Amino acid sequence: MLLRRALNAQYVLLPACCTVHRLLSLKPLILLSLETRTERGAMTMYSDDEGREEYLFKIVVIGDSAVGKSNLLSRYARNEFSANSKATIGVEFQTQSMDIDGKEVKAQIWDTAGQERFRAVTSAYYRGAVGALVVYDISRRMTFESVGRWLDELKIHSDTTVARMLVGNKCDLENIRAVSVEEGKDLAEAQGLFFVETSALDSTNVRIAFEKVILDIYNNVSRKQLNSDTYKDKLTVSRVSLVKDDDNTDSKQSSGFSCCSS
Ligand SMILES: Nc1nc2c(ncn2[C@@H]2O[C@H](COP(=O)(O)OP(=O)(O)OP(=O)(O)O)[C@@H](O)[C@H]2O)c(=O)[nH]1
Repeated sequence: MLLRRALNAQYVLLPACCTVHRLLSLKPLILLSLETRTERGAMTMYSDDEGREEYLFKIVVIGDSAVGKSNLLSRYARNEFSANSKATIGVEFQTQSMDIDGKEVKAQIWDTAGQERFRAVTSAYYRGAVGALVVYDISRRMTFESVGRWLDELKIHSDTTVARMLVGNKCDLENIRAVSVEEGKDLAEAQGLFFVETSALDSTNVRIAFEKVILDIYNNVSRKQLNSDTYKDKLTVSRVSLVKDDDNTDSKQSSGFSCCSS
């Protein structure tokens, strides 16, 4: 219950370097007292009042500035999109719940600034993460070329078992596409990532992008539990279907690849 209460607690941190004027023109920042909470919170299994198993997974969203990280999260968590969203400063997070195998799975999804100068402490952002969405903008090649750097940073600050999804966002901008679907797929395959193209603007594949990662983490945890004596008799893992977007569902999703265009 302590953990549940902690989840709802959010704290504000304003980087000392920012002037009031600058702050007024930027996205509101929510930073949490992450230290102990996320270290213990990520991939934690606990029981609710009825003894039902629950899980908490920390997932981070990374990528260059303005690729659409904040809008992907707001589309997934609140079905909201902002055409004029400002650069993030610091960190914000949302918690989303899913029911898998009758268990409550909570994903605490963290979004930080793509711009180095607006980011909070990098190691704290990654600490305890068990999943990551690495986002680029399909209409800006430079953001695709930065993916390697983001993957390196992820590698330095987190466990190698982190579930990773490469996300080519803004696939509604087909007319100014600068990165092909094939290039996205190839990079994902080479790096052992899932891949999906999304549009936070029109909702294409947004739900799939987050829930594929959540499901992968859950399946990994379940496998570990099945292999341990403690859980051998307790857990029966059945196949779980991804919750599909209302429209724009792509049949290729089962392979881990899902794109706006073929
Ligand atoms: N056309 C289109 N525009 C998008 C999409 N997603 C985000 N945008 C726009 O891209 C701009 C940047 O979006 P953000 O969500 O703020 O990007 P971010 O990656 O969080 O940026 P930082 O906070 O600077 O790291 C905004 O003007 C959004 O409206 C999308 O899927 N399609």
